[in-house]
Amino acid sequence: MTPEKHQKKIAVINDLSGYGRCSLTVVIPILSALKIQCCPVPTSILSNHTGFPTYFFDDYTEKMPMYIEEWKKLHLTFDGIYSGFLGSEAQIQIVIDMIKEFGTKEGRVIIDPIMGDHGKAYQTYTPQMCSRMKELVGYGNIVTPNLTEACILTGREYQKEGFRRNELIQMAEEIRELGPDAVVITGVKEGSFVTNVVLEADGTHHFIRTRHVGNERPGTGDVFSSIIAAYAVHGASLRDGVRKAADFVKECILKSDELNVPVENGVCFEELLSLLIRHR
Ligand SMILES: Nc1ncnc2c1ncn2[C@@H]1O[C@H](COP(=O)(O)OP(=O)(O)O)[C@@H](O)[C@H]1O
Ligand SMILES: Cc1ncc(COP(=O)(O)O)c(C=O)c1O
Repeated sequence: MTPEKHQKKIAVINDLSGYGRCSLTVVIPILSALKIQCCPVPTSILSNHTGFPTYFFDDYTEKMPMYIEEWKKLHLTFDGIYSGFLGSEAQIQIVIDMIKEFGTKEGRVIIDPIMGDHGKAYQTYTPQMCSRMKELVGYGNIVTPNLTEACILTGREYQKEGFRRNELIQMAEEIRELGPDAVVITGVKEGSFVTNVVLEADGTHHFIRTRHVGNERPGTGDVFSSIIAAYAVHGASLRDGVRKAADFVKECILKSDELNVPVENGVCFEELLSLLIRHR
């Protein structure tokens, strides 16, 4: 059989929230715009994300092994594995097992260790889950914690703006000691800027700054990490991926404010997908 002229594929382990633009409803279109086939493994199904006053939530943990088992029978292969919001310790183990089963030397593993924000772990995140997450992070090629998650992973007290740059590098290095090749600490406020602290596989570091704009909105982390995952799988440099992701999120927030999109509805990235369209 003639081999498929290779279009890239990423297996994405994340929840499906029907309303509010986050997780899979963000990841699928962004990977598609970047010419990547998105292959979702749903961790849970929600009517809408948890930032709304009410929601329906259906945990998919028990079904995930059966779902993945079929992929094994079909001998599917992926160029990347990307994990996002995980709702239980069992799901963290399922992702580790998936990486062992489907991971390859050439494939990229991107872990967004979603555990908390604004200095606090999410209520659903038990100390056991935080410690299992440290293990999962060790399987990543690239990990993208926000500042809160970087503090949890390195056992530091959270400070909104107090960390000096050398301490931020130190944090990224401590995360790298858990096993990943490269680390991006996102959402570091520096005056009127937001900085991404990038520690590359070769040990070099960069601070990629963007003007801080508008309101905090749900789903920006998913937009950001999806672009990082796509760029990594395409073989682009991490620096280019971070620059593109940071610029795109900023533009999405500006557009959402311009169109008066309610904050809980996330960012109206659909308006700007053309900025991502990748030409070969
Ligand atoms: N208000 C903002 N203005 C400009 N860029 C932003 C803003 N919010 C997020 N970003 C960009 O998106 C990235 C990811 O956002 P962040 O809030 O850290 O993600 P998470 O949702 O995982 O906490 C940031 O590092 C930054 O580059
Ligand atoms: C179930 C679920 N997944 C994903 C998200 C989005 O997370 P983030 O803002 O970190 O991208 C939310 C936000 O409320 C959520 O409730």
